[in-house]
Amino acid sequence: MLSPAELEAALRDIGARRYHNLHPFHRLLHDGKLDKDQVRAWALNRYYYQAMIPVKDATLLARLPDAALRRIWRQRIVDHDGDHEGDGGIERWLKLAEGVGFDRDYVLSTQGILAATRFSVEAYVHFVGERSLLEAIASSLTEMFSPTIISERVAGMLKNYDFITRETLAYFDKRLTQAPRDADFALDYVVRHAVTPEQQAQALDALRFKCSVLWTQLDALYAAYVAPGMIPPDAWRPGEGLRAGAGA
Ligand SMILES: O=C(O)c1cc(C(=O)O)c2c(n1)C(=O)C(=O)c1cc(C(=O)O)[nH]c1-2
Repeated sequence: MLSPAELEAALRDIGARRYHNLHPFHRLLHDGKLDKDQVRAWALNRYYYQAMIPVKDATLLARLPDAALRRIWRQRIVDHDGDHEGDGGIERWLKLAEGVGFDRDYVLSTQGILAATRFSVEAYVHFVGERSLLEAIASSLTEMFSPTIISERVAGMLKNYDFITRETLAYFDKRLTQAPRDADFALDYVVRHAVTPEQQAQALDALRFKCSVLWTQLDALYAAYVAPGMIPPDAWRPGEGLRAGAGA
């Protein structure tokens, strides 16, 4: 049985070893080593993660037994869906995808995403619906580590790519306050509810699982668009789905 401080340290240790900031694809992305089409592939695939996060959170919300918890969790859905058309995180991600040249309807269709992206994201939604509430909430704890990667990503991409503007990356501005707020709540919940060795092991495993959800998406991007460059049949190919005049 771990003390609350030990449990938190064990969770942070998982992030230190398995969070997707360590993935070679992110290293290339942040260091300016990708070409424009490789950045486009990332933006297109990541859209699916963004679009499904509120589905995941609605799945979780439906399982919360009391109003106080639901009131807190529902904010996540509002953050992504917005309060009205043209607002919210999904819309800001669409702006990012448009900023790198995509046609909005092509992105919305998700037809060009990698099957592995779809499988990873769906695995996350299923996990949250099927596992215990503790595991479902613990699986969101990767957000403890996201402010660091976001700061690094925004600085790196602005510095290294002439086709990236601050406006294109506006999605990340709000995440810098939203993610710590969400992660603080989830961490507090997990530490207070993981009160047996089994529950603590489940919480740690849920975070490992979620790190894999993020990692496998980048594995797939790397294999398709970096090396060996095996783009699966019907997945997005450079030149497809772009706005007229978006250019190479
Ligand atoms: O940019 C990133 O690297 C990153 C990572 C994560 C994460 O760690 O799961 C999220 C986000 N961004 C994000 O924007 C976001 O809305 C989000 C929601 C969640 C979640 O599990 O509920 N993770 C993340």
